[in-house]
This record gives sequence, structure tokens and C-alpha cells, in this order.
Amino acid sequence: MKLNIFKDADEAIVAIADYFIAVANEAIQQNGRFNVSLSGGSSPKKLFELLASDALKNKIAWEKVYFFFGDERYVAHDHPDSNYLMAYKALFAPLSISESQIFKVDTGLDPASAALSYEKCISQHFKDEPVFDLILLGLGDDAHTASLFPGTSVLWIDEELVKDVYLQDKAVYRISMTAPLINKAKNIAFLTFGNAKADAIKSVLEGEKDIAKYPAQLINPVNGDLQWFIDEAAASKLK
Ligand SMILES: O=C1O[C@H](COP(=O)(O)O)[C@@H](O)[C@H](O)[C@H]1O
Repeated sequence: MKLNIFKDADEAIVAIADYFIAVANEAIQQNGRFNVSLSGGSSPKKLFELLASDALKNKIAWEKVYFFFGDERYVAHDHPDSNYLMAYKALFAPLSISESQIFKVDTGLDPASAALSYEKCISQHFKDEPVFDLILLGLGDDAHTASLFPGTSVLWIDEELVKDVYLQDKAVYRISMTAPLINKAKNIAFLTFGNAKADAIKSVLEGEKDIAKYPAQLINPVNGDLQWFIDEAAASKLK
């Protein structure tokens, strides 16, 4: 695991954008395509905007990139909470990414069927073992990642690749990649910043091992590379 700490969020975002470009180009050179899974929430928005900016947009052959989502909120695709909608506005629309390259969760189905259908969609795309070139992740203030939330049964799954998750306190469903799928990836990168994440980062990286409380501790690639891109505020409680 490599921990990269930057002065502020902007520096962390520039660094992870360079890393994203390097991983994408290596995958395209080796296999002719780049399979990436995006994170949601608020943290990656500026990263997506930077990748789509005039300064960086020509650094990747975007027609060779296939986009997936590590998790999705169980809402329509035009709902403000949708992870797809955020990525669409910040990345896909500015880069005119073809619909055929975007694999979104079908939230028109019931949650369990949406999870099953996304798992099938991933399996069909990869044909063989689903090994992403890069999985981007965020970290919630409660140490969740993707939609692997504290205390949920999805944390103990070892077969399924994608699962529906019910969040009792919020009374909402999410659809999430499971840890076994995430941990197959060649590269996994967390992007997280700000004071509000300091306790969660401390618990995940330096706390007692307690997956039920700190689900991001589940992330440990089998053969791949794991990197964290965080700012000094988020790192402020680390030893
Ligand atoms: O709900 C979610 O939260 C996490 C963290 O998001 P952030 O806005 O606090 O950075 C995110 O990684 C996940 O994809 C999202 O659905």
C-alpha cells in the first residue's frame, strides 16, 4: 500500500489525475482498452472535471475506455443523488463518451435484480475473470467505501460480485461492488480529503482490525496495487 499525502485537495486531485492517465495509457498499450470503475459522492467530481479539461482531455484515447461504477444509489439516473449523473455531467458529457462505453446500474429494476443484472453485465464484458485495470474509491466519514457500510451483511459476502445493500438508518437501498470483486483489480486508488475524513482514515489505516466498524479495511488487492491520495487535513490524525 502506498500512502500519498498532499498539501490540499487540489494537489491530491492533480496527482490522482496523473496517476489515472498513467494507468489508463498502460492498460490501453497492453490490452487495447482500459476498464475503470468510478467512485461516487462528492470527492471525485473535481477529478472528473480535471480529466475532461482542455489541459488533460487529449492525454487518453477515451474511445478505448469502459466505465463502470463501484456503487450506485438506488435512484433514477437523473436524480441529484445518482453517481451516474455526477459522472455524466463532469466527465461523460464534456468528453462526448459514447453510451456503449458506459455501464450503469439499472435502477429501474428492484434492488436485488439491479445487483444481479450489474453482475451479469460485468461478467459479460470481461468474459473471463473480472479484473478491472483501476477501481477508484472514496471513503465515507463512517469508514464506508463503495456502498460497503458498517454493520451491513454485504461485508461478509465472498461469492457475489455485486450486491444490493439496505441502509436501515437512511431507509434506502444502494447497489455495490463487493470486496472480493474490488480486490481482484490491478489497481485500486482511494481519493479522500478534508478534516471530516481524518477519524475514518485513522481508523482504517491505523485502528484495530474491525471490518464491521471500518469496512474500508476490507480493501486489500489480491495481486494489485493499492494507493491512497489524501490531503494533510485528512492525514492529520495519522501517526
Ligand atoms: O456514498 C458514497 O460515499 C462514498 C464517499 O463519498 P464522499 O463524497 O464522502 O467522498 C463514495 O465513495 C461512494 O461512491 C458514494 O456512493
